[in-house]
Amino acid sequence: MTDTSADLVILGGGSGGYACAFRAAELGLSVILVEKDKLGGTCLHRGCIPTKALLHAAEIADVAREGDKFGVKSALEGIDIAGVNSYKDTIVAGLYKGVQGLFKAHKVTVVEGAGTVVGPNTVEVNGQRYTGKNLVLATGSYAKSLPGLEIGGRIITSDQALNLDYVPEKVVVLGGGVIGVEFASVWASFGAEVTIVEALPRLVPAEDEWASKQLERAFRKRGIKFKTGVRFTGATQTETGVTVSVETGEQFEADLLLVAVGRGPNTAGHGYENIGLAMDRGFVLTDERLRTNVPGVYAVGDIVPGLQLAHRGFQQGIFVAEDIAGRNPRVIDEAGIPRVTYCNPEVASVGLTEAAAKEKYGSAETYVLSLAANGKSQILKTSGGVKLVKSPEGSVVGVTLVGERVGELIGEAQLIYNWEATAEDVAPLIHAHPTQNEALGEAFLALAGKPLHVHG
Ligand SMILES: Cc1cc2nc3c(=O)[nH]c(=O)nc-3n(C[C@H](O)[C@H](O)[C@H](O)COP(=O)(O)OP(=O)(O)OC[C@H]3O[C@@H](n4cnc5c(N)ncnc54)[C@H](O)[C@@H]3O)c2cc1C
Ligand SMILES: NC(=O)c1ccc[n+]([C@@H]2O[C@H](COP(=O)([O-])OP(=O)(O)OC[C@H]3O[C@@H](n4cnc5c(N)ncnc54)[C@H](O)[C@@H]3O)[C@@H](O)[C@H]2O)c1
Repeated sequence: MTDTSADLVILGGGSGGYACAFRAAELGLSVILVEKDKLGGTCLHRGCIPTKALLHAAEIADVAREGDKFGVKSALEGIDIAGVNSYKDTIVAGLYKGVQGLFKAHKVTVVEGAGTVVGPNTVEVNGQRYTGKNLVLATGSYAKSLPGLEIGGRIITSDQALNLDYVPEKVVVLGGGVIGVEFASVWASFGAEVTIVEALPRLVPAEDEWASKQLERAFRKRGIKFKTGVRFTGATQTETGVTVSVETGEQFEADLLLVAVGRGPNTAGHGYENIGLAMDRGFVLTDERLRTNVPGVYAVGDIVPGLQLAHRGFQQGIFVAEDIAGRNPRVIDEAGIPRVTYCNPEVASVGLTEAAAKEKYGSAETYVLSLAANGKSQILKTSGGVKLVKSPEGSVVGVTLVGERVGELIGEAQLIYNWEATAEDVAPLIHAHPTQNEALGEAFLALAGKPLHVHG
């Protein structure tokens, strides 16, 4: 017999919901979690994990194709898409098993089905009511489209793009944000002709302008086309293709149109209105402690305005569990959440962009170190760099990296930002040679006035 009351009832078993469930259970609280689909949510089944598996397969394709850059005779014979999908699906299946095991290990009661909020602390699933001393809303997000642009056939979102059983020859990607550039990168590596259409003046427009320039240069070299500062006006599809029109009058023919224009909060139809929850354009409004306007009701993850990232959801879930358990956790600094775009080359950042720092502090000092000064990056034949942003008070308030594999370097940058370190704090700390990580160390040496492998 399933329990029908608990300390916490959580609606949604994605990154935010399950992290909250596990931490609450660790703190001795009883938890009921309601999930209508698969535990693990978007990130595990339709997001982070499958896309990164595709990106890794894409990297292998590039390595095979470019062996002679390193004196190795190799050639890319082709992409076995069934093999790629099977590799990706095996990774997802393994992690899914792991997550299910963690639910059991934490003794979280899982209720399968779509939940509806019917009272401030009550969720109904298949006619059964579940009551919590606290309710945590974690229903995630969905891929948005544009008015008049219907998803179906050759017009797809990331949900369908992850499970294609062929490599398209020509693709138009609508939206040069994170999803857009990641899929553009995969398809280009797999041999497709890719054109990105982005309404704002640059690719990855949420990043520092310097990073956009670096990425655009690298994409140009890779033959990935892009039109920035251009609005989409329409798409028509036939049996054999799709024609995409933009406001300049230009038209693009393709096999597929990937719509990657952002993700909307999945908050409609779950009874949120039944409890008078304060919302804005579908997002659930919370205070900095993730409390909604309804006492005892919290929200975490993509339904809360701000970054839509799995690790933000994890930390918000942990935060709420600790808050409910009376642990008084420290409020999360949204700018301190690292952001990584895993295209080739990668873009990784934490803290403020130069523009945001100037807006916040009136002025900001910056330093850019090119990866041309970094031995390991030369060995890998990758270009890019490290950009540091320093506040007038002296602490480093922003770090942005561009280059192959730099996503793995953001961990150190994240500590530097969140511990409010100065360049002088970091400069004496030793970075192993030759690593790409050393580029970060050398950028800090230079910012502290002691440049090593840089001219001038
Ligand atoms: C293609 C793609 C790639 C991504 N890559 C990355 C990445 O590399 N790194 C990163 O940090 N983030 C990435 N993200 C974002 C990341 O997936 C999300 O930020 C994260 O999944 C949000 O977690 P969440 O718990 O808020 O929601 P979700 O993971 O969406 O979970 C919500 C859950 O709630 C369930 N649910 C909804 N309504 C109900 C209901 N009424 N009753 C019961 N259950 C319900 C859903 O079935 C779902 O399982 C990516 C997203 C996409 C789409
Ligand atoms: N590596 C990661 O961490 C990762 C990977 C994938 C997705 N995600 C998350 O998923 C969310 C959704 O990703 P996304 O790429 O769909 O959203 P996004 O907000 O990153 O990018 C959407 C882009 O579409 C553009 N756009 C909007 N309307 C347009 C129009 N009419 N014509 C042309 N361009 C238009 C926007 O200017 C923007 O650059 C992101 O917030 C991201 O955090 C994260």
